[in-house]
Amino acid sequence: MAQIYKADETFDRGYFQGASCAFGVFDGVHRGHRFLLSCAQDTARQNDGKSIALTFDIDPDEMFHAQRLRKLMSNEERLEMLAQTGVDAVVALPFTREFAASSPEEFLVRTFGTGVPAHLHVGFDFHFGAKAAGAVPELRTWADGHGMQVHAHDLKSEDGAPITATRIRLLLADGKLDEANHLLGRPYFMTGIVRPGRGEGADMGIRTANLEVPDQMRPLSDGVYGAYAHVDGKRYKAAVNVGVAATFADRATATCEVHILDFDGDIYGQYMKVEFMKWLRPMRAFDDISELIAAVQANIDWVRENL
Ligand SMILES: Cc1cc2nc3c(=O)[nH]c(=O)nc-3n(C[C@H](O)[C@H](O)[C@H](O)COP(=O)(O)O)c2cc1C
Ligand SMILES: Nc1ncnc2c1ncn2[C@@H]1O[C@H](COP(=O)(O)OP(=O)(O)OP(=O)(O)O)[C@@H](O)[C@H]1O
Repeated sequence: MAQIYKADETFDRGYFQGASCAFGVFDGVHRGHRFLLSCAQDTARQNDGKSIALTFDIDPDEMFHAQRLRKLMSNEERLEMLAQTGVDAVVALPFTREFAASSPEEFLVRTFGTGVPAHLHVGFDFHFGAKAAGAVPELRTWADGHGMQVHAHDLKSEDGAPITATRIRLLLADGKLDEANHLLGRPYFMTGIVRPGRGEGADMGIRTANLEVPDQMRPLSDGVYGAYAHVDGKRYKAAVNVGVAATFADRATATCEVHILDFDGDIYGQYMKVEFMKWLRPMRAFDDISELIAAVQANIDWVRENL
């Protein structure tokens, strides 16, 4: 795995000198992002230089659009996944209000300091600096004066439209998991620490490992899904309810309830990763608990036979 650097005041910006950088937020590290990162690797190879994923420590939308933001992954997960794409390093710029308020030129000076990359790869729609006033023309003007080559790429597309984090979030919100996974190039996942539930699952004969995933980390629509749960280094089939269980809305708090097939260990307090493979049905309120049990059992049977 590549080294991850936080570009605070102690970071030696000479590290950028002669490197090939791909610049962006990269939420989801989707196929479009991977394409851009592979372009940076290509010019790095030709140049005998380093390839760098250049990003921010947080998603800027956390600062400016926190209410409506639905992230595809946490910042730590994003940096770690970037580090596994094959680049030589990940450099995370601390994103502060003050930094965000920089003019486009100041933004570039503060980003690179004295270490100017040989190649900078961005999508053609890339914007930076205060009020997103900097775009590819401003980038080129600055680059020309500093000996940096800007590569503004057409966005990698699928079915006639660019692959973007926004598009993937909308697909997930619409329950279109297959399409979202296809654009991500991997299964969409949620992670968290397993919390005790209300115990009603055990009473019903269906135990669940519960995660309380905050709204901001839950772009996936409420519903029932076939999934894989990763616990303690092992992968298990799982039937998952996403969203607060409608039948118990007055007292439930879990937002991701995971029935792990053929498993009865105690995993409270443990880290769990849930990879979503198939949308099965909408979640709904049941008047009769035996109907709820039958519906959940049918979902479990489907997972057992089809995943
Ligand atoms: C595969 C699966 C599907 C579920 N579907 C629904 C549903 O449609 N409506 C609902 O209210 N709860 C649904 N649940 C949630 C259960 O009602 C919940 O797991 C149960 O209340 C146990 O909660 P506890 O773990 O907090 O005790 C589902 C759970 C699973 C595992
Ligand atoms: N499909 C794509 N193909 C190539 N480059 C892309 C693609 N999508 C984004 N990029 C570029 O990757 C970098 C990271 O982009 P960014 O994090 O804004 O991704 P995004 O998927 O477009 O997100 P959002 O939908 O939230 O705007 C930027 O330089 C951006 O222009």
